[in-house]
Amino acid sequence: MLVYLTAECCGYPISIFFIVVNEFCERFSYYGMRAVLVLYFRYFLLWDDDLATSIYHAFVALCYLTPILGAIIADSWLGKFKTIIYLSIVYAIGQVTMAISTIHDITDANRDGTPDNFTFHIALSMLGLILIALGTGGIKPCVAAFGGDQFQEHQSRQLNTFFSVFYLCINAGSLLSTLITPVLRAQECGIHTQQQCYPLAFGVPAVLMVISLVVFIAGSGMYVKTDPEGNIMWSVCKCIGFAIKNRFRHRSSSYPKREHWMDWANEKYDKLLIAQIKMVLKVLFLYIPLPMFWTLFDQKVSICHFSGLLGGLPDQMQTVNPILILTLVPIMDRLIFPLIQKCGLNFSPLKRMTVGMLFAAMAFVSAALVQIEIDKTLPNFPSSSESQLKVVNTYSTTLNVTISPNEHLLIESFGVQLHTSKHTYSTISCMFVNGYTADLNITNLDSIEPSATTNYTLVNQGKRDFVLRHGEQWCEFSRKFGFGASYTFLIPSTVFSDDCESITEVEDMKPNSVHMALQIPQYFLITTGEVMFSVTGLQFSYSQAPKNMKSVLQAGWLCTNAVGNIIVLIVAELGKLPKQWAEYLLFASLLVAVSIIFSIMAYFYTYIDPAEIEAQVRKEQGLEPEEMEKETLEMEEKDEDQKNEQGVKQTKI
Ligand SMILES: NCC(=O)N[C@@H](CCC(=O)O)C(=O)O
Repeated sequence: MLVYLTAECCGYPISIFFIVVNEFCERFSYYGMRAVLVLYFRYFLLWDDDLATSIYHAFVALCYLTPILGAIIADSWLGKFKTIIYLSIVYAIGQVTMAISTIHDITDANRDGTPDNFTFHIALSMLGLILIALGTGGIKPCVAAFGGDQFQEHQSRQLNTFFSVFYLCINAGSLLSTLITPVLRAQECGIHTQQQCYPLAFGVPAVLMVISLVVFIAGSGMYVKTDPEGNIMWSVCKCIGFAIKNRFRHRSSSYPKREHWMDWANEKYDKLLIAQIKMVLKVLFLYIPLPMFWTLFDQKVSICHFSGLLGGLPDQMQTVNPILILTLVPIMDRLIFPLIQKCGLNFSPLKRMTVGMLFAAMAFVSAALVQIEIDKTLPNFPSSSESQLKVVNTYSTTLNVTISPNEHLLIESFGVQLHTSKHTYSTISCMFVNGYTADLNITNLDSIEPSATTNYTLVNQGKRDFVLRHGEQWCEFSRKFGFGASYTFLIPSTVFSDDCESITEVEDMKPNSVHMALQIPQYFLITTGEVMFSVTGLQFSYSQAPKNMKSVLQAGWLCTNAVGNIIVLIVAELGKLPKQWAEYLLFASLLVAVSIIFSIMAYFYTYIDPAEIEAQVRKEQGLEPEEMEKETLEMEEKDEDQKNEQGVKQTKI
C-alpha cells in the first residue's frame, strides 16, 4: 500500500493554508467588485435601473456558467493547478480593466467631471466583466476540487472540515469587501475634478486578485498535483454518444436488455470510463431539482428590501448573510451535526440538503407572514375597476363637493380627501400644495406656482429641514419622517406671516409600524438552509466524483446556481402576483414540492466510494493484482520524481 505523507499541521496538509487564503482574497475581489457594480452602471454610465439590474444579473449568471469551461480545461487539458494560475491571470487582467474603465478623467476632455466618451467606458467595462466572469467562474470548480485533492485517504474527517473552512473563507472575504468597497466608492478622487472614487472601489478588488494569485503560486511547491488523463471530456461525450447510437440501433425487443443504458457503450469503450460516466451522470441527475433552492436564495435580497425595516440600507443588508454564515457553520459543524450523530440519527449529506431546502422554504413562509403584517398598515389601493380622486381644499372654509349626483364629500379648510398615489413601501415621499398667492421655492424642489402641487418626492428617513422662499421672504420648518410613509404639506397664504407655523401636514400613508426584529427569523432560516444545503453539496460533489472528473462535478454543482439565477431573471420578466405575500408562499410551496421530489430521488441514491469502484472495475477487466501493483509502482515512481522536484516530504509505507 502506498501512502504519501505530505507536510502536515494538526492533521491538515499545509498546502491547504495557501488554498483557503487564495479563496478568501478571490472572494473579496469578486464580491467587492459586485457590491459597487450596479452603482457604477447607474451613476457613472448613467444607465436606467432596468438596464443596470439586467446586465448585473446576466453577469452573475455568466459567472456561474463559466465553471463548465474551467472544469473542461482542468480535467481534460491543463490540470487544476495550471488552470487556476492561467485563469487567475485572466481574472486579474479583467479586474484591472474594470478599474481603468471607471477613471472618468480618461475621457473627460472638458473637465466637467463626467466622461465625454461613454462608449469607451462601456466597452472597456464590458470587456473587463467578460474576463472576470471567465476567470472567477473558470477557477471556481478547480479551487474547491484542488483543495480536496490535497487530502489523503486517512484524512476524510479533515476533508469534510476543509469544505466548511473553505465556505467560511468565501463568506469572510465577501463580508469584508461588501463593507469596504462601498465606503471606498463614497470617497472623492480624480485628476482634474474630484468625483466618487470608483477607481479605488474597483482597484482594491483588483489588487486582492493579484494577491490571491501570488498566494496560490507561493504554495506551489507543497501541492499534490494530479495531471489530467487526456481529453477526458471529449472521451466522455464520444462514449455517451456511442451508447445512445448503439442503444437506438438495437432497439428491437429481440436484443437483451442491459442493466444501464451506458452499458451499450461496452462494445467500444473502456469499462472504467463507462463506470466513471455512470457515477457522474447519477449525481448530475440528482441535481436536476436543485436550482429551485438557488431561485429562492437569490431572491433573498428582494425579501430584505421589501419593507426597508432596517432603514432601507440594502447594501449593508447584504452583509447579514455572510455574518450568519460565519456564525452558523462552526455551530453546525461542532455542535448540531455531532449531536444529531450522538442521538443515533443518520443525517446523511442528501438528507441535510433536503432539510436545507425546507429551511429556505420556511424563510419564505416567514417573509410572507411579515408581509401580511405590513400589508395591514397599507392603505387600500383601487382595484383595476376602480379609480381614486384626491381633492385638496385650499379655501378658508369647509367645502361641499359633489362628485356624482349621489356622492358628496365634505372637505375641511386645508384638508385632503382620498388618496390616489401608490408608491414603493420601502421609501418615504412627500408632496407640497401651494396655497400661497405667488410662486414658492422649496429646498431641493422646483418652484411651485400658486394653487399648484409638486410631485411626490422621495426624501430620506428621519428629521428633515425645509426652507420656503419667495423673494426676500422665507421661513424654515422641520418634520420627522417615518419609514414607508407618505405626506402632503398644505401651505396656506399666511405662511410667511406666522413663520411656517400654519403649514398643515397630512399623513397620506402611515409609517411602517412592523418591527425590524420580525425580519431576523427569515434571515436565520435561509442561512441555516444555505449551510445545510450548500456546504454539504460542495462536499458531496467532491466525494462522489471519480478522480479524473472532480472539477466537472463541481462545475455541475455550480451550474445549479446558474440555472437558479436564470429562473430569477425569467420570473422577473413574467411579472408578479398581485400580492407580494402570495408570491412568497408560492415560492415556498414550489421549494417544498421540489424537496419532496429530491428526497425521493435521494432515497434511491447509493453513496459510492469512486476509488473503490474504479479498483473493482480494474480487477474485473482482468488487471491482475501483480499488474495493478506494477501500474501502482510506475505511478509511484512518477509521483516520487515529481514530489522530489517539488521538495515535498514523501514516505512509502
Ligand atoms: N453565502 C453565499 C456564498 O457563500 N456563495 C458561494 C456560492 C455557493 C455555491 O454556489 O456553491 C460563493 O460565493 O462561492
